[in-house]
Amino acid sequence: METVLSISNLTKHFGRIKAVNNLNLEVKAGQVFGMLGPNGSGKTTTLGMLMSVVNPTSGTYSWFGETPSHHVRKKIGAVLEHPIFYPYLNGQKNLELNCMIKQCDPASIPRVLELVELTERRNDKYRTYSLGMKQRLAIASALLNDPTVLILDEPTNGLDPMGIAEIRELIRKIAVQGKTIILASHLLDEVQKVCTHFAVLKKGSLIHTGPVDEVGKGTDTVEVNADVSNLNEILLSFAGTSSINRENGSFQVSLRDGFKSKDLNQFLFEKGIVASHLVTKKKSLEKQFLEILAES
Ligand SMILES: Nc1ncnc2c1ncn2[C@@H]1O[C@H](COP(=O)(O)OP(=O)(O)OP(=O)(O)O)[C@@H](O)[C@H]1O
Repeated sequence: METVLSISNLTKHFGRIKAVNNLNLEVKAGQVFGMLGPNGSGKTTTLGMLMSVVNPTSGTYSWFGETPSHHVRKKIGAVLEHPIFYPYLNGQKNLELNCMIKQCDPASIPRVLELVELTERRNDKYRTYSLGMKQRLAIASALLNDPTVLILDEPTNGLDPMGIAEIRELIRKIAVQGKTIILASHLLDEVQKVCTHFAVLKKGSLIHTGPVDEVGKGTDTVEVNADVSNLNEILLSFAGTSSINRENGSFQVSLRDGFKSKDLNQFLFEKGIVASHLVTKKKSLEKQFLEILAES
């Protein structure tokens, strides 16, 4: 898969504040890549450097294998902060102005309005839009020149649950079109719901990166029960057991890396034990995230 973004030892210090520290990352074509981290972890500063609005202290990055240039940046659309829209102009006129500024063809306006589901409201003044509609118009504006990559900084900040659901659905729709999306978020749930890959930042440093759906791999917890008096001892003698807890009358067995629930089932079976209850529970990204932060 083509590498869209490659970051190498990227660093930004504001005086004594180390906002971003030796960051190394790769984003491949078609990924929805989440930069996850608590407030102040350096997400916005990183995105600012990637959009050439913040000068790195050291380190480099390349887009599509090329050093950053005006030409390369035309392939990137970004919603970093609230864009300047005029409250007394309607959505259509605001996008026409954005087209003039970005020097792109206004013929793309109906397409982006349709995508963000604002066609029917295009003649209404911007000031009458809900926060969610304003955010969707900002995304429409970022998509005017049909960029290959879309960058979003905290895209659902301040929105109500309905607005959040609409933006998430829109992100999925844009991803299906084959665009690469990089989004910064402090919400685990958001990253889990919309991203394919993610990186965790803490105090400017990268502490984890990988696919979202592999987060739980190798760290399964199995809830198991069987009609045997010494089940606890038997479970402890299984080579794949990392730890055991007793909860609600069942045993919660945390498995070591590389062990699956079927290995435990087979182990019990070979001991002549038939499990009356055996359910695999993946650790949520949230638990992983909290553990990652606690470890670092
Ligand atoms: N222009 C600046 N001058 C001084 N310090 C800054 C500046 N911009 C950011 N910082 C500091 O750099 C660190 C990282 O901030 P940044 O905004 O990148 O984090 P973030 O993860 O995006 O957090 P948030 O979600 O709160 O915006 C913080 O300690 C912040 O105070």
